[in-house]
Amino acid sequence: MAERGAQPDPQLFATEEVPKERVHVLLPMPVGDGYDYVLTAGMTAPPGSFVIVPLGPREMVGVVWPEPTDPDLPERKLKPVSEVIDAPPLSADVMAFVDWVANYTISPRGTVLRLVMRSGQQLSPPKPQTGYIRAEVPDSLRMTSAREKVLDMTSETPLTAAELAREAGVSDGVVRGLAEAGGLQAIEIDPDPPFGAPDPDRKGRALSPLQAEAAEHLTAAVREERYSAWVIDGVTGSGKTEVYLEAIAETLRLRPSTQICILLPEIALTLPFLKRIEERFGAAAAHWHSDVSSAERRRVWRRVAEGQARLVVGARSALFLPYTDLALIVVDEEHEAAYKQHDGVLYQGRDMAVARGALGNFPVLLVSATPSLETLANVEEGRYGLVSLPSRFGPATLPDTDIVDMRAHPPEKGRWLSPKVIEAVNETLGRQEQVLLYLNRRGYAPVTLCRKCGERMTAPHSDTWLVEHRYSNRLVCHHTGYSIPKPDHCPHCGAADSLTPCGPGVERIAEEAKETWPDAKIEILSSDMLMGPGAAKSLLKRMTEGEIDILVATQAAAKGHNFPNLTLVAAVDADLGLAGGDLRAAERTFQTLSQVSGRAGRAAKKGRVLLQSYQPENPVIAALARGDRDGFAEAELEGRAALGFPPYGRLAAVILSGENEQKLNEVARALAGVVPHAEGVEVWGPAPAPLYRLRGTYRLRFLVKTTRRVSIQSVLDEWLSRIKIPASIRKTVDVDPYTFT
Ligand SMILES: Nc1ncnc2c1ncn2[C@@H]1O[C@H](COP(=O)(O)OP(=O)(O)OP(=O)(O)O)[C@@H](O)[C@H]1O
Ligand SMILES: [Zn+2]
Repeated sequence: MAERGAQPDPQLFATEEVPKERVHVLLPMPVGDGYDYVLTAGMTAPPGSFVIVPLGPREMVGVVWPEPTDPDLPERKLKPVSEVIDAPPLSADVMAFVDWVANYTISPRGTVLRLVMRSGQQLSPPKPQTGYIRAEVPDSLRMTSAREKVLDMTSETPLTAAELAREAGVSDGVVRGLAEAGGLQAIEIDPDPPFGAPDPDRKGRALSPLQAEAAEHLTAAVREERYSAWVIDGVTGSGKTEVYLEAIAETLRLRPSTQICILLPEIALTLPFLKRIEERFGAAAAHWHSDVSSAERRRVWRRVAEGQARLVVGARSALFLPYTDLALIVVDEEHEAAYKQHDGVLYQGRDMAVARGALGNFPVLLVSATPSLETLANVEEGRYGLVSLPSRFGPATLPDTDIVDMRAHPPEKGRWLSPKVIEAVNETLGRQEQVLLYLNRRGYAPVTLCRKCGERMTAPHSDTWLVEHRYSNRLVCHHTGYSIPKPDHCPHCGAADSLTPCGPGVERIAEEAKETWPDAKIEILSSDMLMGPGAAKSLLKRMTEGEIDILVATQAAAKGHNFPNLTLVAAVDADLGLAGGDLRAAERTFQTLSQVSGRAGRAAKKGRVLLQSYQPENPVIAALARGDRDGFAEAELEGRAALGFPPYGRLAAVILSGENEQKLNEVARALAGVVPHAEGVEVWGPAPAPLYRLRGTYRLRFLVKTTRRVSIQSVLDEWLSRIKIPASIRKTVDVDPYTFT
């Protein structure tokens, strides 16, 4: 410090002696854990600010993270922040969430931050656009037929030159020329128009007493303004959605700044849901998932970051939007495996939603007719509250379910529908009602064999089967996406016309149905039949309006749809999901078949469900026939508890993969040599993953199981750090795995 009497120049004093403010900046990349930088004079960058910083030869956008900088680093070693971006900073909640997810999933924080930041392009200010409306046309204006066409297309909503030109079928030049001549008035268009303000006090539907009671529990939870988790457990068609719309309304009433995130497991469900939101609140919700255009995603991101968009409907990735005042999350169809992310950061959206609520201190609602066993266990242990809707709304009742014992009533040779089902379909069609034939298998046949040499068709360098699709006349691999036109000679032995489809897919069932009911209108609904959301929408509309007699469908039809005239659902192969060593096989089969069954008889007419099964005594099939969900769940939970499986234990998978099989085996053996031996920890493997060979890569798997008292993350961290894994071997850690392929 300078001595007093010397009267130093205060300016000099300030710049020379006061150390520059340091910030820790997290970067959206998988390596490193962020770096310290200094702010230059005049810069302010509170935690959460987006900044541009130098990184080696490049510049990168990162976020000022709320954590201490390293005091031992000398200032001269620190690079200055290049720029503070003019965008709202991330909230403390969002940053805490990034840290939490990274920790839980054992992912680098930078990779999780990337889920929040996306490409970062949305951070630069939008390019203003010019739109045109019709002007007071001056007398001097020279009219041409092209100009006239443009004027015909104008309205009160400004359109860009390109849009006007397209609509009028003329060149952009005509539009510009007309504008210059004074025939059009230019207006600046907001490229990211704000979302309408939702009105919670618009009248919703009148709730039944049961629904009103359920809604009251939830609105009370919302008014507490603190974390709680609730399960809305209601049979299909009970009005769970109506009930949670009330909780959303109450959240909107809390403050003008509150935001609500509603997660749906499937893109196909979002469109009808958006319509329902708009009807209820008089404003469209922001819509977020991978199929939304990049311009729209940019708009949603920015409007959410400003706190302007209050209602967001989307896929699991909507959890990572930069909310400013998130106050409620709804996870609809919470039991859906689709909430699990399968690449990059391997997170379970439902579980992360609950964590987000706890970090942000607001309620989370989990909604399902068949809650996951994890969720049921959480209710039983008092961590989640429960709201039940045990009966359907209005006159509708739950359908009767019967098993068709395929051993007693087999189909004709080369066919798949039992005479029992054919009879029921005849009756239903006779009453002018609709039928759903459910089979969760896309394509024509799941396996294609050569009759001559017995060769099973697989994708190249993979253990995956090729599935015949007649609709496109191709053989397709559903795992790798590989596809070829169906060959007319066996690629293995060269025999002509020897390739034979084995087993049924929806296309084959539709073929059988067309032969059996030649006069019926029959269509297929399966994710690969739909050319896009438009085609899906039109098919669902035709089904809703009763224009289709028999819908042959995969899981795509199982969820959320209301087909009022559908009274018969027949599962072609109810046993399908039961085989295989998957932990959740029974649970998932029960859930999907309940969901599909739930499509029958949703309006005034009584529904009926038939389950074709070769193992009617199987507990899953038997429980479905009894309509005994709770009995099933109890038995299944007991089984899981006895084995220490989730939800009563923790599970993680470690998958090693590489092209060099020998090297892979060496690494796996080395890891196996240092497995942790601690109480409450078990490690199985290495074992070949069920799909051992995929696209020329070999895959070995370890499974780690711990008790709930053990932090599985610490166990994995410690174990995996004991061996240096060479770059040629890829290591994937999946905490709470859902697929065991
Ligand atoms: N209070 C109500 N007034 C009028 N219609 C209602 C009411 N409650 C539910 N419905 C109607 O009943 C049907 C089922 O309701 P909703 O979709 O909310 O049920 P859900 O429990 O979410 O169904 P699912 O789980 O099968 O998708 C819908 O068509 C809905 O409009
Ligand atoms: Zn052959």
